[in-house]
Amino acid sequence: MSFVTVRDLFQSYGGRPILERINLEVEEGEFVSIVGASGCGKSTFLRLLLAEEQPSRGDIRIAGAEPAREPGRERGVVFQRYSVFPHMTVRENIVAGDSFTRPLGRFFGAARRAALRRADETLARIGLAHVADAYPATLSGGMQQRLAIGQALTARPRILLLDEPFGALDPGTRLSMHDFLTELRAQTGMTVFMVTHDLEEGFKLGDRVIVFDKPRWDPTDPEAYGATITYDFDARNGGIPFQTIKEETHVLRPA
Ligand SMILES: Nc1ncnc2c1ncn2[C@@H]1O[C@H](COP(=O)(O)OP(=O)(O)OP(=O)(O)O)[C@@H](O)[C@H]1O
Repeated sequence: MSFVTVRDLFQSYGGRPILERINLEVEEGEFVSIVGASGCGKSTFLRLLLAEEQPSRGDIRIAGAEPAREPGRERGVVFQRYSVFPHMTVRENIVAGDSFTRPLGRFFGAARRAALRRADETLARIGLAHVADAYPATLSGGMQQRLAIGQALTARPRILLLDEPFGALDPGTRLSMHDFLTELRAQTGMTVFMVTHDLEEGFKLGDRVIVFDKPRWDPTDPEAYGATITYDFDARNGGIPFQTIKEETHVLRPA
């Protein structure tokens, strides 16, 4: 069985379909880029993987079980504008990421010393050891986003969920973040889901690029149908489609 299995997933809000019949199998360690038009439900799909909300129909299995409601051990998450805690230093932010996984959310005594040691290891890995005692506001956008990723990684999650993580960065910083993420992934063997608006980024970083789109389209009522996965490209070998367009996509959408 695959590591992440999504079967016949539907999600509607107030009777309005957003996602329809999503089926997906992802192996552990795969990097899946998700692209699609604005508003087609990509972030909704990530929230479902996080179990922040429950699907209208269908199910998700991670390592054979339903995703746990609290993130941490299994899934880490980073958004485009992630608010790291401004009143905490870089090191304290990493410790806070670690403490999300604890029932009381705090470390004391020996546990705190161990958490600080783990934080320093993470800071070395993400190249922020030299600013451990600085506050986030004094860091560049790229450094803040590395901190956000470091915070998500402190619990050593098996899955990293990224929602346009580099969208707010300038092109140069974005490229160095690509290298950073590629290295982290090689070190950790994590499974990654990354929503991006940048197709080139999706193909460069992903093993697969999945496209969310509406295969059914009613010009008189554009919101009548939800989106599904219409393409699943193998991005490892230059982007050759390995699952061609799905069942209903013979219904053409007007240009
Ligand atoms: N909790 C909610 N209640 C009602 N509608 C919602 C809710 N969450 C999302 N939506 C709607 O669902 C649709 C899909 O939103 P979502 O944010 O998943 O799209 P997206 O593909 O990530 O968009 P973008 O690329 O612009 O970030 C949008 O029309 C949004 O307004």
